[in-house]
Amino acid sequence: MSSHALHRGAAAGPVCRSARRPAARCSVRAMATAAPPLTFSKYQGLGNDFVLVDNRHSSEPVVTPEQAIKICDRNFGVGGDGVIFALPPVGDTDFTMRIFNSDGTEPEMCGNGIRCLAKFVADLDKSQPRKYKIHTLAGLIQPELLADGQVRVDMGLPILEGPKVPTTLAPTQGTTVVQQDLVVEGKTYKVSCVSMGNPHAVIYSCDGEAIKPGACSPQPQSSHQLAGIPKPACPPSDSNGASARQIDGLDANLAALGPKFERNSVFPARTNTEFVEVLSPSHVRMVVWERGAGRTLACGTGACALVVAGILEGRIDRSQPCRVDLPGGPLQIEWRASDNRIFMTGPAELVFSGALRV
Ligand SMILES: N[C@@H](CCC[C@H](N)C(=O)O)C(=O)O
Repeated sequence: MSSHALHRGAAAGPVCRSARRPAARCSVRAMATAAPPLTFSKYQGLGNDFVLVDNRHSSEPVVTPEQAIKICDRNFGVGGDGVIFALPPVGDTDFTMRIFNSDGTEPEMCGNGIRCLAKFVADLDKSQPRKYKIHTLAGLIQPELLADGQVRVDMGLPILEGPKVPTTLAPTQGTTVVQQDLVVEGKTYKVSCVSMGNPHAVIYSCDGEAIKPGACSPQPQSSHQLAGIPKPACPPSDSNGASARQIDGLDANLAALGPKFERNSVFPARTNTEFVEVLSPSHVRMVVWERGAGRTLACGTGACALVVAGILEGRIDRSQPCRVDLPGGPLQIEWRASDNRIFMTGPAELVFSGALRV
């Protein structure tokens, strides 16, 4: 599906920017000198949605962090979890990826985003399924477009040394933080810390109980607590559009709990946080609170991090790929024993294309 529209309103800003003169009364000459509209395409990977910009003509993003915040606004803008740029290559790569979160901050990497970016560039260049070398702030990442439409990504190596994640939590396995206690709101969470270029805090248990969802129910959420996460009313209200695709009750209360982890002082660069339930040694499900984006329907780097953490915690079997069910759908993750590289396979789809004034 593809449409072309000129978006107006707060995200785009009025065509005439004079504060004294409303856009409707701008002169024709003023409108004629306005910057040309920015063309974009919106893609989504399991409901983690991004505004993609072809920025290959310039090494600096054509959109500022402040503009990205407006573009990502779901009411006044295009709507998205971030704005992603395809920039000129660095070294022996095909191109560079940069991304601004919906709060305007710049993360090092985005797993769902890089699948979307590979599809975006392939669509722009009308190229056949192929493998790309993409330079990111997290190093070289290599997505490959598969014949079935899925994208398989060589995500590189996880970073396990606590200070490099970064976290100030004390290591428990060599230099790695695995199942370390962290008290949040009076509950003790067992936290494992993994970086996929960006930081992740992975939680499989709280107060001695495995993270487990209750069935989504129309009851008020106050009477029911499982592993520290209250059961939701059904559907829970949420400002990020995630309510329709929630997994049972795992993501209830996420909007209150997530920021307590994201901005906890033990994570000096803030953190993404994944709450995970083990269904079998090769099948888990999760909900995520993302740094800089809040509750999202999927997090590719998070899915990789939680599989690494699950293996380190002895919960996931490393000898086979693991299915990770995210609120937006499943990803397949493999942490290859032969060379420690992580591979992520999942979808990426065009939603629509458009143009806006920034
Ligand atoms: N949704 C992404 C992660 C995006 C970056 C994250 N919010 C951060 O700040 O680290 C993914 O799919 O990995």
